[in-house]
Amino acid sequence: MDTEADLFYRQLPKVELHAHLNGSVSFETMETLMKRKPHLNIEHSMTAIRRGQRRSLDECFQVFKVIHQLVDSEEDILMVAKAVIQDFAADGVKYLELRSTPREVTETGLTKQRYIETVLEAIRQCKQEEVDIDVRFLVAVDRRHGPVVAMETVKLAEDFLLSSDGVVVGLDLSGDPTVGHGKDLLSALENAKNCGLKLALHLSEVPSQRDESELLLNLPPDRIGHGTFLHPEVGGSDSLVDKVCKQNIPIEMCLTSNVKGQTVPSYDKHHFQYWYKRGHPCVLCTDDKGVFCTDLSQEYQLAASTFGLTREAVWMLSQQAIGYTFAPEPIKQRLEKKWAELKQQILQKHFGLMQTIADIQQDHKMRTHFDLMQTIADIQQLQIYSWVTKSEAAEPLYLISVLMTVALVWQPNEEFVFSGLRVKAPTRASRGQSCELRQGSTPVCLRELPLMLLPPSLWASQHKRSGAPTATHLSLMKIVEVPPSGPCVTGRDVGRV
Ligand SMILES: CC(C)=CCNc1ncnc2c1ncn2[C@@H]1O[C@H](COP(=O)(O)O)[C@@H](O)[C@H]1O
Repeated sequence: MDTEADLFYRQLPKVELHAHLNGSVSFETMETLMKRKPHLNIEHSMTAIRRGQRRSLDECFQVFKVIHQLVDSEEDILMVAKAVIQDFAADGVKYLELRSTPREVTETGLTKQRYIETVLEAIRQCKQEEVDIDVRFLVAVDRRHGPVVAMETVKLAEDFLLSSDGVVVGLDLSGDPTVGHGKDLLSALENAKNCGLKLALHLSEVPSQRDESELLLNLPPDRIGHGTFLHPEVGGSDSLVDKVCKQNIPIEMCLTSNVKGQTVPSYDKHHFQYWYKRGHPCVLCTDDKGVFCTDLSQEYQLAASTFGLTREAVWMLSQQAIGYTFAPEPIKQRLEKKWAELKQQILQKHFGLMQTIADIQQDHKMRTHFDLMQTIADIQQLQIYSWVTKSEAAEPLYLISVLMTVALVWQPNEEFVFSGLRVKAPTRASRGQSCELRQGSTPVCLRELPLMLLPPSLWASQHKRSGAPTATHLSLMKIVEVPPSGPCVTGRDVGRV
């Protein structure tokens, strides 16, 4: 069963900017392809790297060769592209930049031109069928195929940039990073840039690419794929980091892909941490969701749990990605609007949780309290702070109930940090019992606390008082210190002092 967290990450509107078409094919679509071509004797273990499994980079690239055998005609490409777009939409992705390497297959009559046209047809059909997602396309250059093919691919991409009504927006450089050198592809990439194609380049995916990255960063690219080995501690250099920072180039981060492909030893060692902490533009992506058995919701959830991101921070992360898309300005504005609308809805849904506060009091599992605290703390931290500082702007709606939840969990008199507020627990607090919580000088009982969930207007009528609850009511849980800079965001938001 889905947990509340699963639901939140799925509902979170997301932007996917690094997804290779043939790496993104789901288990179900793969099944259909395998049935279509039983003579190939391809099994799922050959097309996907399951949970807990790791492969070498070379083994990962072998997987694509297998998938390419299954997807080798216009019919396959149409089916696969449509299914991939629908999968992303079902996962809450509202804007997708799909990338793929045009291929020709003599046996099926597939040409590179038709390859791209077919992907564009899939995008068109999804739009016509009102799939709730905006899809753009990046034409991919496979570095293994060398400079001549790269130049031809750029030409093709340029033609589609002009004729696809804004769907083709850029060029991707990908393929086995241990093969070839970027200097041989520089002219093709320069041509692409000059004709208005945006550049999303796989850069420093392996340690041996330092010189190549130095060179390609001079273009400069509009986004970086992976950038795993840019930092000097892992074989990159200060100069690389400086260039990326000075030019503020967003980095596409693919956690599961990097861990399963063993370029990063574990999730907690992922370079996302370094760049994110620096405040550098980062966007979470799936890379090859089919091959690595993941989806974008899972990647956000993983990043949040590994690096202690609050829900508010997660929201910001997904929203900021809008700015890193290659979409024209009006589309970006439309997406911003969508995010603003959905934020309202999703917040309300989470606030709705608090209406069941009585149920929570019945619940004996401490875990529930923690989950609830996390949810509320993430969403409400700004409001909590502004209430404490008596700002008119925020509704005090949930603070007391949150604190009550804390009261149920913490020991009497214990001090803890809650959303950056140093708080002292009440002398005695236990489920459903009258306790020594005080509202001003009047003792209150926990059962009364849900009343304080009310917005100021109702509070006034219920309590026959005017105005919103003030800081006095916080004496329920003594606030020892409010940081002047606002709530600090710590790992899980709630921690012991
Ligand atoms: C192997 C591994 C850890 C993969 C993750 N990192 C990647 N690095 C470079 N190129 C990639 C990666 N994943 C997919 N690709 C490229 O995308 C292709 C598959 O998608 P498509 O056929 O272009 O639609 C692969 O053949 C490869 O050229």
